[in-house]
Amino acid sequence: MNDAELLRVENLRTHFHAHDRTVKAVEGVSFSVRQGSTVCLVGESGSGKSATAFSILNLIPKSLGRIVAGKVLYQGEDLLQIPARRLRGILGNDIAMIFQEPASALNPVYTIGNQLTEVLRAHQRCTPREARRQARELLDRVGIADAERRLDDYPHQLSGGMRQRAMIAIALSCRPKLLIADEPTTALDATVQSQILALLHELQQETGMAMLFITHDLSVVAEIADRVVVMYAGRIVEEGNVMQIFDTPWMPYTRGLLKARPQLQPGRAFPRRLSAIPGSPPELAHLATGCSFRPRCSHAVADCARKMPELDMADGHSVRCSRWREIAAAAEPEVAA
Ligand SMILES: Nc1ncnc2c1ncn2[C@@H]1O[C@H](COP(=O)(O)OP(=O)(O)OP(=O)(O)O)[C@@H](O)[C@H]1O
Repeated sequence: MNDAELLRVENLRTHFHAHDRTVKAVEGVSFSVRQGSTVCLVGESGSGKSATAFSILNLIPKSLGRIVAGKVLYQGEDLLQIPARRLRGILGNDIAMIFQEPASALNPVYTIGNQLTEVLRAHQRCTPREARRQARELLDRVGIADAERRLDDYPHQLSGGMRQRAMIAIALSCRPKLLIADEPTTALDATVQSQILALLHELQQETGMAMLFITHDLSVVAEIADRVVVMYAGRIVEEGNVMQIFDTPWMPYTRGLLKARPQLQPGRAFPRRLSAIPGSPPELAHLATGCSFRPRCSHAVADCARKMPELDMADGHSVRCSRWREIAAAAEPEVAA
């Protein structure tokens, strides 16, 4: 592993079992996250983003599915192979996760203060008084007004946006080196969403934390990403730095996602939705041979049905499309706009 690399995922494969079918939710996913950087995992619903995140943390319930192959190297240690106790230690100290729905992460029977101080005390062995002071400071930090009083509130007494902030405070209380955030702002209104993104960015600048940020919202990606990993039907179909992905996307799927993004236009009250990608993502239990995006791709030719293209790489930008060179050569300028 290279020095600045904090996490490296290698050839990860995760399958779910449902009604006698095998759903290949993650198929040969590899990428890395460097210290202090933000990697965004994007793709339509069902592309395997959450399954990738849960697999990284080795949190796929055995009753639902299995990680059938791959490595998740965190500072060189494979999280899929280490003893459960060691994994719990890393997840409690170095890696934190926040989810779309804070209700599932906050315990309804404990106050926000209890939940925060418990983590702080476990990590720092400080006095209850000192833990409460730090907890108040953290709530302040995540923009919860009247933090002293809010410490004694139960999760149900907070608004959705405040619960999300409280969950972020709890996740950050152990000063993680890596934060895995799965659609953490999707359920929030646009103002709260941008406040939370700004807050995460600020904290990242302060602490040098890296982020793996899962979202289907490309405007969020444009705001925060250093690198972007695009998933389709369980596989990475394009990966590059944020400029490569937004300015010169090679994969027709990525180009489709960018074109479908609602964009604000000067003088228009409502964003204009340019064009949706036709069709819908494939059934992962019944994938045909060849490129999975082929049935929805306007560039597809007969050869695309023959076999799944490999990831092809140039200048740190990779793409899974056998026609990418022709497509890039004939690039439509409006995609970059
Ligand atoms: N417990 C499960 N049993 C069977 N299939 C599952 C299970 N969990 C996820 N899947 C399937 O795995 C695939 C990937 O799901 P995943 O939740 O990772 O997608 P996603 O990209 O995170 O989507 P979203 O943006 O909607 O969260 C989907 O086809 C989904 O139906």
